[in-house]
Amino acid sequence: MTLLDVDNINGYYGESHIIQDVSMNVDDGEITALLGRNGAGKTSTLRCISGATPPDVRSGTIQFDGTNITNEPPEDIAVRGISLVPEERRVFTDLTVAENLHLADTVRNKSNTWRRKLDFRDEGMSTAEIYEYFPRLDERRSQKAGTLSGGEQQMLAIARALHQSTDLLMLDEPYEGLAPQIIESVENAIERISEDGTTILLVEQNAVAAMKIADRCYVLDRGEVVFEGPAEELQQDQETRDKYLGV
Ligand SMILES: Nc1ncnc2c1ncn2[C@@H]1O[C@H](COP(=O)(O)OP(=O)(O)OP(=O)(O)O)[C@@H](O)[C@H]1O
Repeated sequence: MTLLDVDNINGYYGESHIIQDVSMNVDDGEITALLGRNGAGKTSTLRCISGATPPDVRSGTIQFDGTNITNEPPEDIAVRGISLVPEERRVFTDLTVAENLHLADTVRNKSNTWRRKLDFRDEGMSTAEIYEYFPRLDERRSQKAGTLSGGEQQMLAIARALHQSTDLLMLDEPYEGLAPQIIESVENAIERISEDGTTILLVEQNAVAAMKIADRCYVLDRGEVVFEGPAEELQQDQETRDKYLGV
């Protein structure tokens, strides 16, 4: 079943037409990867979905769980169960792991009040569940986030997103700047989250790593979709990989 249906959207930064007729389906329970070189429009596509402006979606529609969410305010989209972990991770480096999660509590409570009113399911993981899920964060509860490794900071950013009601987790370049063995631990966490039922939209420049765990892939080039298909198909399509991904 399609959870997120992006249909022919056109997104603009002022007069710059950055996202051009992009269509994309994210199926319930799957890991969908959105790939492409630097500047291809991956982050802008995520911003169109999360409602962050700019870019401004001037035509096309974005439906989530059957509801049209195109150009809804970002806080409403978050309440519906779409969480975005941005590229820069945005953990509070001077606060401890526990304090970072505690800050997310306020957003969680607010979001859940709204969700109850709207009769939505899934209220996000409790702090106890998060520590059970990420034992590494449990061990480092009282450590300042700024002293965590890159991989641990990424886990904390993901944990904060899962603390809120999340049916669709969008991850923007979660492997960026991480050493290969750390990428593997983040990869394992993403796979586990997926197996436990959260749908994932993974944006990566590291196409090789992303294809390993993705079910379906989309490749963007200059704001347009140039490939769409199962991850195995992209793995074998050397021409597309050379031309648009450089791998
Ligand atoms: N706020 C903005 N205003 C104007 N143009 C922008 C803005 N943000 C991004 N762009 C432009 O939009 C295009 C797509 O950028 P985007 O960040 O979406 O690409 P990306 O595929 O995510 O690349 P990266 O891996 O560098 O994040 C680029 O040409 C970029 O310069």
